[in-house]
Amino acid sequence: MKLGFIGTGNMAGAIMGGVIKSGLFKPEEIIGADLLEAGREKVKTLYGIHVTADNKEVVEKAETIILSVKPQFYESVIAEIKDVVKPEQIVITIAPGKTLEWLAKQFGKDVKLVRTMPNTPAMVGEGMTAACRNEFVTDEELEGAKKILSAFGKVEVVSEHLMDVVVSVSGSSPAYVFMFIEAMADAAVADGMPRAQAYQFAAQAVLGSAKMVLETGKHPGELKDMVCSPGGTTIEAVRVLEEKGLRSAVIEAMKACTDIAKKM
Ligand SMILES: NC(=O)C1=CN([C@@H]2O[C@H](COP(=O)(O)OP(=O)(O)OC[C@H]3O[C@@H](n4cnc5c(N)ncnc54)[C@H](O)[C@@H]3O)[C@@H](O)[C@H]2O)C=CC1
Ligand SMILES: O=C(O)[C@@H]1CCC=N1
Repeated sequence: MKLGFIGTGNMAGAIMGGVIKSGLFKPEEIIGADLLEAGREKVKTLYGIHVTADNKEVVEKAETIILSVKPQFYESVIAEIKDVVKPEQIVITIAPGKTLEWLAKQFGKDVKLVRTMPNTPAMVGEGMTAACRNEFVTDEELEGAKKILSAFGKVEVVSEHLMDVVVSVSGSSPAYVFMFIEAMADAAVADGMPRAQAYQFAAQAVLGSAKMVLETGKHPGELKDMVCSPGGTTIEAVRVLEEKGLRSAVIEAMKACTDIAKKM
């Protein structure tokens, strides 16, 4: 087995979907363990991977392991697997707040650790993942881990102190973007557009706007100004968004998100 998951929930499913769709791994090269039968059956049906109820079996069989349980279960899962983790294996973590130092302490031995923060757009190959490593991971091994992570989107190696910021700016931010799309669609429905069509229009506008930021290199403010005709419709919407505190709401929400990640 090339890749193993402990925990086969939302984020693991998104990564499985991404690596299989990209062709990096075949379903039969992936194994996943989950406490719940429903969780195992879901990924088996959706992605055709091997599943097991035994976390240790994943460690015994897979080259690279992704710890994809909630942060509060990291301690017990690591206690369960630490004795079977081999020195040459790479353990990828995806939990907020779990530092390389904390992780190393839980394992209590020399383990190759790559700490990452992915996001669910991995499912459609548009993930954004940050990664950092501990001292046992060689440059070549880091490249190997990056190859896996880039199979489902972009990956950047960052200094570990930025990992909490990454949680709010890309790990959690898809949720805020979905809320924004949902709100825009609600407004369009209120003005008479059928709901399914409203989601299409709102989501495509967000996709196109994100692409403009990434591909033109222009400042987002300049791109916003290009939409605002003097005395026109857009500047009226911008005026109301400023009055209602859109920017401040986003900044305060993200500060709360980063702060909670630090405490995890
Ligand atoms: N959902 C997201 O957008 C993102 C999640 N993450 C991180 O990914 C990790 C997983 O999150 P989600 O997939 O959202 O959670 P989830 O709740 O969807 O999946 C976790 C899975 O782990 C299983 N599980 C719990 N205890 C277990 C154990 N002892 N042994 C084996 N399986 C066990 C659960 O049954 C569940 O299926 C978390 O650490 C989270 O912070 C990171 C980035 C984005
Ligand atoms: O909500 C959470 O805690 C996880 C981490 C980033 C996205 N979801």
